[in-house]
Amino acid sequence: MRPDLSRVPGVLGEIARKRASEVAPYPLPKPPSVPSFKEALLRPGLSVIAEVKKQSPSAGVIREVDPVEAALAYARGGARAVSVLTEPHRFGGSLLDLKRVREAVDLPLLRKDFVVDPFMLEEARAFGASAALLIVALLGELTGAYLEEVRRLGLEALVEVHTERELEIALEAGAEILGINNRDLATLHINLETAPRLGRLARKRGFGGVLVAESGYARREELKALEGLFDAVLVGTSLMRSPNLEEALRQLVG
Ligand SMILES: O=C(O)c1ccccc1NCC(=O)[C@H](O)[C@H](O)COP(=O)(O)O
Repeated sequence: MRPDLSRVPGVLGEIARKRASEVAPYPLPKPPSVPSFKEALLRPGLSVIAEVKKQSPSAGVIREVDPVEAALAYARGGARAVSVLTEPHRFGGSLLDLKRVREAVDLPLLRKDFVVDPFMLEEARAFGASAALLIVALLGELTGAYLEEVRRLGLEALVEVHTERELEIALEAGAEILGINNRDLATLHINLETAPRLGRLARKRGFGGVLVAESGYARREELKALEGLFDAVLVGTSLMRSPNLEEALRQLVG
């Protein structure tokens, strides 16, 4: 059950094909009990998913940081969940980062990686994630099958879209937590109009689940503009660039 990655363009295709070449099943430890991702995002007010992001294709090296220290600062600053990048080549992440953060903070964790094989979902569960990212641009019509595997494993999924077609696929697949990425993952271009435009469309199509706006957020007024439509926002780079992660998150949330 692997998506055809041969035609996925740009940076996204390059990263995903590399990750697909590395998946190697191995015996997994028993999953820890983890807090609910969805419940955390539905708490009153706009919830922040704060991302531990050391580097990225668009920003290069962002911050040399211990993921545990970053996650603890995010927890003190009011994050409702923490996104932990586990992609090693372009983001400097690892499953060990996820495991160490799980042992340090009592918040729901999102495994942020380029899931291109069901075994990566078992890894997410075994290393302590509450949820895993499913990128519709990678999985396409397999999104529904991957969602079934997520549920079989007792995980939750953030199903990520960037276009109307991807939104249709996500809704048809039964996504309960829908992420709308302002960033085109193939070209890295960011347009902050994408999330509100597709968020309104999702609600118009009857989507009653959790809406998450992703990428490009740096100022409190940008988050205020999301209130009323979005339940949560995912922020990485602007926080990781701040001298004090806890203070930066408090200022962002207001
Ligand atoms: O961030 C990148 O450069 C990137 C490149 C290719 C694929 C994915 C990428 N980022 C993943 C994300 O969507 C962001 O890490 C996340 O939404 C946070 O965005 P930001 O606050 O802009 O760091």
